[in-house]
This record gives sequence, C-alpha cells and structure tokens, in this order.
Amino acid sequence: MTAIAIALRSVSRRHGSGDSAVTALDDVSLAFPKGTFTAVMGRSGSGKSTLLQCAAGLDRPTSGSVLLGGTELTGLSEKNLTLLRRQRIGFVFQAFNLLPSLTAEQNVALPLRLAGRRPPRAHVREVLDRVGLADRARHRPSRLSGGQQQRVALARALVTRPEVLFADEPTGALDTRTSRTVLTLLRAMADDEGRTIVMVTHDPVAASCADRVVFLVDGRVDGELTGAKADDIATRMTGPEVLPC
Ligand SMILES: Nc1ncnc2c1ncn2[C@@H]1O[C@H](COP(=O)(O)OP(=O)(O)OP(=O)(O)O)[C@@H](O)[C@H]1O
Repeated sequence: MTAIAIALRSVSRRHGSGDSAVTALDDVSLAFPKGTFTAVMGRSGSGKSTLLQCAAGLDRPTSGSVLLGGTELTGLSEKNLTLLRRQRIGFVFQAFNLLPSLTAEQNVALPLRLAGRRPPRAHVREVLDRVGLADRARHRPSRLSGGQQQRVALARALVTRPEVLFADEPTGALDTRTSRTVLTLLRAMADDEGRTIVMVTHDPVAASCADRVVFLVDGRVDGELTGAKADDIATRMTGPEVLPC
C-alpha cells in the first residue's frame, strides 16, 4: 500500500462570521500519496491557495484535520508547527520571494540559517547544481532571469530536503520555455527523489505534468483526472462553465 504524505480530513476554513462569513474550504478530504505530483485547479476564489496554506500548516482550518505522515498539524502549537514546516515542508510562490540583497547561494542557505544550522557550502552548491544554477551562485536576484529566480526559489525550498513541496502557481510569472524547465524539475523531484509535490495552477499544460489533477469549485472538491493531457484538462476546466449566449 502506498504511504500517504499529506491527508486532509473534512477540512473547512471559514473567514469572518455572521452574514459576512466566507467559506473558503468546505469539508475537503484529500490524500496525497508519497512521491506523487498533484495539481490543484479551479476558478479564481475556488479555494486553491487556502487548500495549499492549510495543507502546509501556514493557515489553520476552522474544522477538520491535516496529517503530515503520522503527525496531526492541527493540534500543534505555533512553535512546533513552525519547526515542522522548516524541517519537513517546502514552499514555492509565484512571486519567487527571494531576498534582493542576498546572492543566490545565500538565499538558498537561508532556511538552514533560520533553523540555526550552519549551511554546508557543498550542500548548498549541490542543490543549486540540481536546478542547473551552479554557475550563478554569487549572483543577486536582480542579475537573474525570472526562470532562474524561480529555480533559486526551488533550490531554497529543497535545501532542507522536505518530504512535501507545495507550489502556488510556480510558473504563473514565467514564459512557456522557462515554465517547462521548472515543471520538469518538479516532475523529477517526485520521480527521482520520492518527494510529494502539490501545485496550484491555472495552466492546463502545467497541470498535465502532474499525475493527478484535483478540481475545486466553491471550496469543495469537484472531481479529479488522472494522467490527463492538457486538452482534456482545459475541456474539464471550461466545459461546465460555458453558458449559451
Ligand atoms: N483572509 C481572508 N479573509 C476573507 N476572505 C478570504 C481570505 N482569504 C481568502 N478569502 C476568500 O476565500 C475564498 C478562497 O480564496 P483563495 O485565495 O483560496 O482562492 P483561490 O482559488 O486561490 O483564488 P485565486 O485563483 O484568485 O488565487 C475567496 O472567496 C476569498 O475571497
């Protein structure tokens, strides 16, 4: 039986109360098997980012539980949750979020420094090499292209060897060719290193690199596709929403 890396059990997330309450996630149950690559899709406001944030322990569900391996995140103190995130979870954002005053290798080493560890230079270089940027180690982000910056962000997420990597629209700011490079790296992280990848995307081509695509509508899971091609995913995305003129 395949081990489950992350499981959401009846997770709901509501913001506010009374008439102005918004239900961002509504009773979502999902399991992400170890070593798999899952894409999460849905219209704007369907709850994709909230799902990622709750699964990654960056946000707390209003009800339900999230399990990373055997550990229930929902019961952890803020301090223990921060420690667990640092050690076992990686996160990549659309906007890269690199520190502009630090070089690529200093950005990559940052999670280790924050954890109070002395970053071994060989390991940092090895991770930069893994994303094809060994020769850019001393460049600051302003001297790197968007695709290179996103690869530094990927290296920074990988430096702690996380079990699960969450990516929120990692190719949203990239052109087609550089998107492909980043997606190939994500795919290899699942296939070669057994990491579990969960990626939010609006792009059917990006989603087609995943093993499975989960669709959200109004904070609820509205089905999934396995091993689907980009055309099928695009049709699934637009199909029910196309209204006659
Ligand atoms: N802090 C908040 N306070 C109130 N409402 C919120 C908050 N965060 C999210 N929401 C609402 O929850 C719903 C889901 O938001 P979420 O950002 O998860 O959607 P999304 O699918 O990621 O959207 P997008 O594709 O536009 O990024 C939306 O209606 C949003 O307005």
